[in-house]
Amino acid sequence: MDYEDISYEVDGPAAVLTINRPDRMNAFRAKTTEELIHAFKRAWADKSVRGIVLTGAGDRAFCVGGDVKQRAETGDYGPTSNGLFEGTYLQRLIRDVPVPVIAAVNGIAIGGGHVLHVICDLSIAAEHATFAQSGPRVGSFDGGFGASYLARVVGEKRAREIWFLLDKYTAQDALNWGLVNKVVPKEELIPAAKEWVNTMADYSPTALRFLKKAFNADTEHQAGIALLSEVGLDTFANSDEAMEGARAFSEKRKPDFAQYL
Ligand SMILES: CC(C)(COP(=O)(O)OP(=O)(O)OC[C@H]1O[C@@H](n2cnc3c(N)ncnc32)[C@H](O)[C@@H]1OP(=O)(O)O)[C@@H](O)C(=O)NCCC(=O)NCCSC(=O)CCC(=O)c1ccccc1C(=O)O
Repeated sequence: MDYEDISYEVDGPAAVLTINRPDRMNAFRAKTTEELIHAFKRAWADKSVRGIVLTGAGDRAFCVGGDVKQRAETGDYGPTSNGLFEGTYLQRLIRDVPVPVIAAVNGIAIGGGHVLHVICDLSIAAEHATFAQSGPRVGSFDGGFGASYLARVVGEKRAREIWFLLDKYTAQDALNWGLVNKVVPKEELIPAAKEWVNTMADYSPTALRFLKKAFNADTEHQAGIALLSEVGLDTFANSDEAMEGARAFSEKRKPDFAQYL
């Protein structure tokens, strides 16, 4: 597969997947998720790959979630080769791929982009990175891993605060809450993530694989909730209420949700 929205490179034991849509702050459309799914499977199949680094192009954004402008224009995230938008499946795959996945958060991680880093096994952030959810502002939500797994990571009160207030948090906040593992200057981000892969490449691959599955097993019921949430979001996404959020973002105005009480 030729990639248009991402890049893929292997450097020693590390596969680096970069979301490459800087003009949209690395927002994902359906094609982006299709390419990420292909790249994660490619890294899975490559026995020389001992860890995967997920990052975004440039230093402004890691990923700003779904492409809201595309949604405002067409009501969906655009075409793919099989016709499906597989956002939930991408989350699933990040958990299933049997090597550790490290999010190298090189700028803002918001919405579905924030959820991507939350799901990764480890997160390392550049000092200027920021973190937020935004769904209720743009007519979206993630009731799956984005809610319950986030709560596992930062605790119930903090997760509810993140989703209900939609504030933006600093890399230092994220470190204090255990939302990221480490904060580094931006020029050290990718080297530091690759260094972690190099470290893990010296360890037993089977032991690491078992450990990843063991950690996942404890929260595996959340995958069922994620599928339930996906159906809910599909139903909600094209409602007037949800489209008001997407259109308001696109038109750079405050959404008017009062009419949907
Ligand atoms: C990211 C911001 C906070 C940045 O703000 P600021 O620095 O002031 O810059 P802006 O001028 O706002 O933005 C610069 C430029 O980028 C464009 N842009 C920003 N975000 C997006 C986006 N998400 N989509 C498309 N384009 C975007 C912006 O319009 C500007 O373009 P110009 O041409 O220069 O005007 C701020 O921009 C912001 O808050 N962005 C929105 C973040 C957001 O709400 N993201 C979407 C959340 S909803 C979501 O992710 C759905 C998840 C999802 O789809 C999913 C996931 C997993 C499973 C299932 C699903 C599902 O089924 O839905």
